[in-house]
Amino acid sequence: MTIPRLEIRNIKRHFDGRAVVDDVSLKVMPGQVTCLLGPSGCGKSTTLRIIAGVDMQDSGEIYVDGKLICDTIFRVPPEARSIGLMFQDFALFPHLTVSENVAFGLTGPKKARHARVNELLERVGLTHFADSHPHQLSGGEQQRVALVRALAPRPSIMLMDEPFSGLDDRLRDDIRDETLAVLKDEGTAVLLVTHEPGEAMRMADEIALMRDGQIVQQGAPYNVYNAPKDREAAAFFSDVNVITGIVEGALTDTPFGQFLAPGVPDNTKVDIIFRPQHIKIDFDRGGRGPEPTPSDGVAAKATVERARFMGRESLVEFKMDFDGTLLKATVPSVFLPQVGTPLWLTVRRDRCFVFKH
Ligand SMILES: Nc1ncnc2c1ncn2[C@@H]1O[C@H](COP(=O)(O)OP(=O)(O)OP(=O)(O)O)[C@@H](O)[C@H]1O
Repeated sequence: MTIPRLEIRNIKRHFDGRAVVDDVSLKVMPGQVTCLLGPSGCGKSTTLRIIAGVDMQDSGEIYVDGKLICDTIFRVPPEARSIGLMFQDFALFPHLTVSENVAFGLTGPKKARHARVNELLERVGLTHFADSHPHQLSGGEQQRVALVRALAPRPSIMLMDEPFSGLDDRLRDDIRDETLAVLKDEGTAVLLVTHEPGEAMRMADEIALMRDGQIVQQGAPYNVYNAPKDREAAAFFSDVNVITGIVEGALTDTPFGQFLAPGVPDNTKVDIIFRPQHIKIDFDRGGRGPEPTPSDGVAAKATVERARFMGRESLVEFKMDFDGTLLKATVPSVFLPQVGTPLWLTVRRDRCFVFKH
Protein backbone atom coordinates (compact mmCIF):
# COMPACT_ATOMS: atom_id res chain seq x y z
CA MET A 1 0.00 0.00 0.00
CA THR A 2 1.22 3.51 -0.79
CA ILE A 3 2.08 5.55 2.29
CA PRO A 4 0.11 8.81 2.43
CA ARG A 5 2.19 11.88 1.71
CA LEU A 6 0.28 13.69 4.46
CA GLU A 7 -1.73 12.15 7.23
CA ILE A 8 -3.36 13.78 10.22
CA ARG A 9 -4.83 11.67 13.00
CA ASN A 10 -7.44 12.73 15.54
CA ILE A 11 -6.56 16.41 15.47
CA LYS A 12 -8.40 18.50 18.06
CA ARG A 13 -8.22 22.23 18.69
CA HIS A 14 -10.28 24.22 21.16
CA PHE A 15 -10.75 27.97 21.35
CA ASP A 16 -12.44 29.34 24.48
CA GLY A 17 -13.64 25.87 25.42
CA ARG A 18 -15.21 25.24 22.00
CA ALA A 19 -13.97 22.38 19.79
CA VAL A 20 -13.22 24.19 16.53
CA VAL A 21 -11.42 21.15 15.10
CA ASP A 22 -13.03 18.10 16.59
CA ASP A 23 -11.18 14.84 15.98
CA VAL A 24 -10.23 15.30 12.34
CA SER A 25 -8.35 12.53 10.55
CA LEU A 26 -7.34 12.82 6.91
CA LYS A 27 -4.92 11.37 4.36
CA VAL A 28 -3.57 12.97 1.19
CA MET A 29 -1.82 10.62 -1.23
CA PRO A 30 1.18 11.68 -3.38
CA GLY A 31 0.06 13.65 -6.44
CA GLN A 32 -3.47 13.93 -5.13
CA VAL A 33 -5.60 17.00 -4.56
CA THR A 34 -7.86 16.80 -1.52
CA CYS A 35 -10.32 19.61 -0.89
CA LEU A 36 -11.41 20.44 2.61
CA LEU A 37 -14.85 21.82 1.84
CA GLY A 38 -17.28 23.40 4.25
CA PRO A 39 -19.15 26.54 5.28
CA SER A 40 -17.43 29.54 6.80
CA GLY A 41 -16.31 28.95 10.37
CA CYS A 42 -16.36 25.13 10.29
CA GLY A 43 -12.66 24.86 11.15
CA LYS A 44 -11.00 24.39 7.73
CA SER A 45 -8.41 27.13 8.08
CA THR A 46 -7.55 26.13 11.63
CA THR A 47 -6.88 22.58 10.41
CA LEU A 48 -4.62 23.94 7.68
CA ARG A 49 -2.77 26.23 10.07
CA ILE A 50 -2.09 23.31 12.39
CA ILE A 51 -0.64 21.26 9.52
CA ALA A 52 1.49 24.22 8.45
CA GLY A 53 2.78 24.51 12.00
CA VAL A 54 1.60 28.07 12.61
CA ASP A 55 -0.99 26.87 15.12
CA MET A 56 -0.73 23.97 17.53
CA GLN A 57 -3.26 21.18 18.09
CA ASP A 58 -4.44 20.24 21.60
CA SER A 59 -4.15 16.58 20.65
CA GLY A 60 -3.55 14.42 17.59
CA GLU A 61 -0.62 13.74 15.27
CA ILE A 62 0.65 14.82 11.87
CA TYR A 63 2.69 12.49 9.64
CA VAL A 64 4.55 13.18 6.40
CA ASP A 65 5.51 10.11 4.36
CA GLY A 66 4.70 7.98 7.40
CA LYS A 67 7.05 9.91 9.72
CA LEU A 68 5.71 11.80 12.70
CA ILE A 69 6.36 15.53 12.31
CA CYS A 70 4.14 16.84 15.07
CA ASP A 71 2.26 15.71 18.13
CA THR A 72 1.83 17.51 21.41
CA ILE A 73 5.40 16.77 22.54
CA PHE A 74 7.49 16.50 19.38
CA ARG A 75 7.34 19.28 16.80
CA VAL A 76 9.23 19.82 13.55
CA PRO A 77 9.31 23.63 13.02
CA PRO A 78 7.18 25.00 10.14
CA GLU A 79 10.15 25.85 7.90
CA ALA A 80 11.48 22.27 8.07
CA ARG A 81 8.21 20.57 7.06
CA SER A 82 8.66 20.67 3.25
CA ILE A 83 5.23 22.26 3.03
CA GLY A 84 4.37 25.03 0.56
CA LEU A 85 1.73 27.55 1.52
CA MET A 86 -0.61 29.60 -0.55
CA PHE A 87 -3.28 31.75 1.02
CA GLN A 88 -5.88 34.15 -0.30
CA ASP A 89 -3.77 37.21 0.48
CA PHE A 90 -0.70 35.67 -1.13
CA ALA A 91 1.29 38.95 -0.75
CA LEU A 92 4.24 38.97 -3.12
CA PHE A 93 7.23 41.00 -1.99
CA PRO A 94 6.55 44.38 -3.66
CA HIS A 95 10.19 45.51 -3.75
CA LEU A 96 11.42 42.29 -5.42
CA THR A 97 11.08 41.45 -9.11
CA VAL A 98 9.01 38.53 -10.28
CA SER A 99 12.08 36.27 -10.58
CA GLU A 100 13.39 37.39 -7.20
CA ASN A 101 10.01 36.58 -5.69
CA VAL A 102 10.04 33.10 -7.21
CA ALA A 103 13.68 32.56 -6.17
CA PHE A 104 13.00 33.70 -2.59
CA GLY A 105 12.75 30.31 -0.90
CA LEU A 106 15.42 28.62 -3.02
CA THR A 107 18.78 27.52 -1.74
CA GLY A 108 21.71 25.86 -3.51
CA PRO A 109 23.96 26.94 -6.40
CA LYS A 110 22.99 30.10 -8.27
CA LYS A 111 22.83 28.33 -11.64
CA ALA A 112 20.35 25.73 -10.37
CA ARG A 113 18.20 28.40 -8.69
CA HIS A 114 18.17 30.40 -11.89
CA ALA A 115 17.18 27.36 -13.95
CA ARG A 116 14.33 26.51 -11.55
CA VAL A 117 12.96 30.07 -11.67
CA ASN A 118 13.11 30.13 -15.47
CA GLU A 119 11.50 26.71 -15.76
CA LEU A 120 8.58 27.73 -13.56
CA LEU A 121 8.04 31.14 -15.15
CA GLU A 122 8.02 29.47 -18.55
CA ARG A 123 5.57 26.86 -17.25
CA VAL A 124 3.04 29.57 -16.38
CA GLY A 125 3.83 31.79 -19.39
CA LEU A 126 5.34 34.68 -17.42
CA THR A 127 8.95 34.69 -18.66
CA HIS A 128 8.51 38.17 -20.13
CA PHE A 129 7.59 39.51 -16.67
CA ALA A 130 10.74 38.14 -15.01
CA ASP A 131 12.18 41.61 -14.34
CA SER A 132 8.86 43.34 -13.63
CA HIS A 133 7.61 44.18 -10.17
CA PRO A 134 4.38 42.73 -8.77
CA HIS A 135 2.38 45.97 -9.12
CA GLN A 136 2.95 45.82 -12.90
CA LEU A 137 1.05 42.51 -13.11
CA SER A 138 -2.69 41.77 -13.18
CA GLY A 139 -4.35 39.91 -10.29
CA GLY A 140 -4.29 36.63 -12.23
CA GLU A 141 -0.62 37.04 -13.14
CA GLN A 142 0.31 37.81 -9.55
CA GLN A 143 -1.58 34.73 -8.47
CA ARG A 144 0.47 32.60 -10.87
CA VAL A 145 3.69 34.10 -9.51
CA ALA A 146 2.53 33.25 -5.99
CA LEU A 147 1.84 29.70 -7.09
CA VAL A 148 5.26 29.15 -8.62
CA ARG A 149 6.95 30.91 -5.70
CA ALA A 150 5.33 28.39 -3.37
CA LEU A 151 6.27 25.51 -5.66
CA ALA A 152 9.86 26.61 -6.37
CA PRO A 153 11.53 24.71 -3.48
CA ARG A 154 9.63 21.55 -4.58
CA PRO A 155 7.56 21.12 -1.44
CA SER A 156 6.16 17.63 -1.17
CA ILE A 157 2.90 19.10 0.16
CA MET A 158 1.03 22.27 -0.75
CA LEU A 159 -1.54 23.80 1.56
CA MET A 160 -3.86 26.25 -0.15
CA ASP A 161 -6.47 28.34 1.66
CA GLU A 162 -9.11 29.84 -0.66
CA PRO A 163 -6.32 30.75 -3.09
CA PHE A 164 -8.66 31.87 -5.86
CA SER A 165 -11.15 33.97 -3.94
CA GLY A 166 -9.43 37.26 -4.72
CA LEU A 167 -9.83 36.75 -8.48
CA ASP A 168 -12.76 37.87 -10.57
CA ASP A 169 -15.14 35.24 -11.89
CA ARG A 170 -14.05 35.23 -15.51
CA LEU A 171 -10.41 34.67 -14.61
CA ARG A 172 -10.98 32.16 -11.90
CA ASP A 173 -11.82 29.05 -13.89
CA ASP A 174 -8.79 29.42 -16.16
CA ILE A 175 -6.46 30.02 -13.22
CA ARG A 176 -7.92 27.04 -11.37
CA ASP A 177 -7.34 24.76 -14.35
CA GLU A 178 -3.83 26.04 -14.90
CA THR A 179 -2.97 25.74 -11.21
CA LEU A 180 -4.24 22.19 -11.17
CA ALA A 181 -2.15 21.31 -14.25
CA VAL A 182 1.01 22.77 -12.67
CA LEU A 183 0.39 20.97 -9.36
CA LYS A 184 -0.15 17.68 -11.19
CA ASP A 185 3.05 18.20 -13.26
CA GLU A 186 4.98 18.72 -10.05
CA GLY A 187 3.38 15.68 -8.38
CA THR A 188 2.68 17.67 -5.23
CA ALA A 189 0.14 16.43 -2.68
CA VAL A 190 -2.34 19.25 -2.18
CA LEU A 191 -4.75 20.08 0.61
CA LEU A 192 -6.97 22.91 -0.58
CA VAL A 193 -9.48 24.69 1.63
CA THR A 194 -12.58 26.11 0.02
CA HIS A 195 -16.19 26.95 0.87
CA GLU A 196 -17.23 26.66 -2.79
CA PRO A 197 -18.57 23.27 -3.86
CA GLY A 198 -17.96 24.14 -7.53
CA GLU A 199 -14.30 24.78 -6.84
CA ALA A 200 -13.95 21.50 -4.95
CA MET A 201 -15.69 19.56 -7.73
CA ARG A 202 -13.39 21.13 -10.30
CA MET A 203 -10.12 20.67 -8.45
CA ALA A 204 -10.40 17.67 -6.16
CA ASP A 205 -9.52 14.02 -6.52
CA GLU A 206 -11.04 13.66 -3.08
CA ILE A 207 -13.44 15.90 -1.16
CA ALA A 208 -13.55 15.98 2.63
CA LEU A 209 -16.79 17.67 3.65
CA MET A 210 -16.41 19.48 6.96
CA ARG A 211 -19.08 20.74 9.34
CA ASP A 212 -18.82 22.00 12.93
CA GLY A 213 -15.20 20.93 13.24
CA GLN A 214 -15.73 17.41 11.93
CA ILE A 215 -15.34 15.65 8.61
CA VAL A 216 -18.81 14.36 7.86
CA GLN A 217 -18.13 12.69 4.53
CA GLN A 218 -15.14 11.96 2.37
CA GLY A 219 -14.78 10.54 -1.13
CA ALA A 220 -14.42 11.24 -4.84
CA PRO A 221 -16.46 14.26 -5.98
CA TYR A 222 -18.86 12.02 -7.92
CA ASN A 223 -19.62 9.94 -4.84
CA VAL A 224 -19.97 12.83 -2.43
CA TYR A 225 -22.34 14.56 -4.85
CA ASN A 226 -24.36 11.49 -5.80
CA ALA A 227 -24.45 9.67 -2.48
CA PRO A 228 -24.63 12.41 0.18
CA LYS A 229 -24.60 11.25 3.75
CA ASP A 230 -27.45 13.44 4.92
CA ARG A 231 -29.78 16.22 3.86
CA GLU A 232 -27.29 18.96 4.71
CA ALA A 233 -24.54 17.27 2.69
CA ALA A 234 -26.89 17.06 -0.31
CA ALA A 235 -27.94 20.69 0.07
CA PHE A 236 -24.37 21.94 0.32
CA PHE A 237 -23.80 21.20 -3.38
CA SER A 238 -27.02 22.51 -4.94
CA ASP A 239 -30.59 23.50 -4.30
CA VAL A 240 -32.56 20.46 -3.27
CA ASN A 241 -36.24 19.55 -3.34
CA VAL A 242 -37.74 17.91 -0.29
CA ILE A 243 -40.93 15.91 0.02
CA THR A 244 -41.82 14.13 3.21
CA GLY A 245 -43.37 10.72 3.80
CA ILE A 246 -44.15 8.26 6.61
CA VAL A 247 -42.50 4.84 6.63
CA GLU A 248 -44.60 1.70 6.68
CA GLY A 249 -42.89 -1.65 6.19
CA ALA A 250 -39.58 -0.04 5.06
CA LEU A 251 -41.44 1.82 2.31
CA THR A 252 -42.82 5.30 2.05
CA ASP A 253 -45.65 6.32 -0.23
CA THR A 254 -45.40 9.58 -2.14
CA PRO A 255 -47.20 11.09 -5.13
CA PHE A 256 -44.12 9.98 -7.12
CA GLY A 257 -44.63 6.36 -6.08
CA GLN A 258 -43.06 4.31 -3.31
CA PHE A 259 -39.51 4.78 -2.04
CA LEU A 260 -37.43 2.33 -0.05
CA ALA A 261 -36.46 3.35 3.47
CA PRO A 262 -34.43 0.34 4.60
CA GLY A 263 -33.93 -0.01 8.34
CA VAL A 264 -36.26 2.88 9.19
CA PRO A 265 -38.90 1.93 11.79
CA ASP A 266 -42.60 2.18 10.98
CA ASN A 267 -44.35 5.54 11.46
CA THR A 268 -41.06 7.46 11.13
CA LYS A 269 -41.13 10.64 9.09
CA VAL A 270 -38.59 10.70 6.23
CA ASP A 271 -37.43 13.32 3.74
CA ILE A 272 -37.04 12.36 0.11
CA ILE A 273 -34.41 14.66 -1.35
CA PHE A 274 -33.63 15.29 -5.01
CA ARG A 275 -31.87 17.93 -7.03
CA PRO A 276 -33.69 20.22 -9.50
CA GLN A 277 -31.94 18.66 -12.50
CA HIS A 278 -33.35 15.26 -11.63
CA ILE A 279 -36.96 16.18 -12.26
CA LYS A 280 -38.42 15.27 -15.64
CA ILE A 281 -41.26 17.31 -17.06
CA ASP A 282 -44.01 15.90 -19.26
CA PHE A 283 -47.16 17.18 -20.95
CA ASP A 284 -50.64 17.12 -19.48
CA ARG A 285 -52.19 14.91 -22.20
CA GLY A 286 -55.72 16.09 -21.37
CA GLY A 287 -55.21 15.48 -17.64
CA ARG A 288 -53.88 11.90 -17.93
CA GLY A 289 -50.13 12.58 -17.74
CA PRO A 290 -47.47 10.03 -18.73
CA GLU A 291 -47.56 6.30 -17.93
CA PRO A 292 -45.44 5.14 -14.95
CA THR A 293 -42.00 3.73 -15.82
CA PRO A 294 -39.71 1.48 -13.74
CA SER A 295 -36.91 4.07 -13.61
CA ASP A 296 -38.98 7.19 -13.00
CA GLY A 297 -41.97 5.74 -11.15
CA VAL A 298 -45.27 7.56 -11.12
CA ALA A 299 -45.81 11.07 -12.46
CA ALA A 300 -47.45 13.73 -10.29
CA LYS A 301 -49.38 16.72 -11.57
CA ALA A 302 -48.12 20.24 -10.93
CA THR A 303 -48.76 23.81 -12.01
CA VAL A 304 -46.10 26.25 -13.17
CA GLU A 305 -45.55 28.99 -10.55
CA ARG A 306 -42.59 30.76 -12.13
CA ALA A 307 -40.12 30.20 -14.97
CA ARG A 308 -36.80 32.00 -15.38
CA PHE A 309 -34.06 31.82 -17.96
CA MET A 310 -30.69 31.45 -16.21
CA GLY A 311 -28.30 31.33 -19.20
CA ARG A 312 -27.20 27.72 -19.48
CA GLU A 313 -30.54 26.44 -18.18
CA SER A 314 -34.05 27.44 -17.23
CA LEU A 315 -35.39 27.23 -13.70
CA VAL A 316 -39.05 26.31 -13.43
CA GLU A 317 -40.85 26.37 -10.10
CA PHE A 318 -43.91 24.19 -9.63
CA LYS A 319 -46.71 23.93 -7.13
CA MET A 320 -47.64 20.28 -6.67
CA ASP A 321 -51.34 19.52 -6.98
CA PHE A 322 -51.22 16.92 -4.20
CA ASP A 323 -50.38 19.23 -1.30
CA GLY A 324 -49.15 22.54 -2.63
CA THR A 325 -45.45 21.67 -2.11
CA LEU A 326 -43.15 23.87 -4.18
CA LEU A 327 -40.54 22.06 -6.30
CA LYS A 328 -37.78 23.45 -8.46
CA ALA A 329 -36.75 21.90 -11.75
CA THR A 330 -33.90 22.93 -14.02
CA VAL A 331 -34.06 22.27 -17.72
CA PRO A 332 -31.12 22.68 -20.11
CA SER A 333 -31.39 25.65 -22.48
CA VAL A 334 -34.69 27.52 -22.83
CA PHE A 335 -37.94 26.24 -21.38
CA LEU A 336 -40.27 28.98 -20.22
CA PRO A 337 -43.84 27.67 -19.85
CA GLN A 338 -46.63 30.11 -18.95
CA VAL A 339 -47.47 30.52 -15.29
CA GLY A 340 -50.45 28.29 -14.49
CA THR A 341 -49.64 25.65 -17.14
CA PRO A 342 -50.46 22.15 -15.87
CA LEU A 343 -47.54 19.74 -16.37
CA TRP A 344 -46.57 16.33 -14.96
CA LEU A 345 -43.36 15.65 -13.08
CA THR A 346 -41.37 12.49 -12.49
CA VAL A 347 -38.14 12.19 -10.53
CA ARG A 348 -35.00 10.18 -11.31
CA ARG A 349 -35.48 7.52 -8.66
CA ASP A 350 -31.78 6.58 -8.65
CA ARG A 351 -30.99 10.21 -7.77
CA CYS A 352 -33.36 10.45 -4.80
CA PHE A 353 -32.06 10.16 -1.26
CA VAL A 354 -34.21 9.12 1.67
CA PHE A 355 -33.17 10.43 5.10
CA LYS A 356 -34.89 10.43 8.46
CA HIS A 357 -36.65 13.76 9.00
N1 LIG B 1 -7.14 32.21 17.31
C1 LIG B 1 -8.44 32.04 17.51
N2 LIG B 1 -9.02 32.36 18.68
C2 LIG B 1 -10.34 32.17 18.90
N3 LIG B 1 -11.18 31.65 17.98
C3 LIG B 1 -10.68 31.30 16.79
C4 LIG B 1 -9.29 31.46 16.47
N4 LIG B 1 -9.06 31.04 15.22
C5 LIG B 1 -10.26 30.61 14.76
N5 LIG B 1 -11.22 30.77 15.68
C6 LIG B 1 -12.64 30.40 15.53
O1 LIG B 1 -12.71 29.07 15.11
C7 LIG B 1 -13.77 28.88 14.18
C8 LIG B 1 -13.24 28.20 12.92
O2 LIG B 1 -12.39 29.11 12.23
P1 LIG B 1 -11.67 28.71 10.86
O3 LIG B 1 -10.99 29.95 10.35
O4 LIG B 1 -10.88 27.50 11.05
O5 LIG B 1 -12.93 28.36 9.97
P2 LIG B 1 -13.04 28.20 8.40
O6 LIG B 1 -13.87 27.00 8.19
O7 LIG B 1 -11.72 28.25 7.77
O8 LIG B 1 -13.88 29.46 8.03
P3 LIG B 1 -13.53 30.67 7.04
O9 LIG B 1 -13.66 30.09 5.68
O10 LIG B 1 -14.57 31.70 7.37
O11 LIG B 1 -12.14 31.09 7.40
C9 LIG B 1 -14.37 30.24 13.95
O12 LIG B 1 -15.56 30.34 14.71
C10 LIG B 1 -13.31 31.20 14.45
O13 LIG B 1 -13.89 32.37 14.95
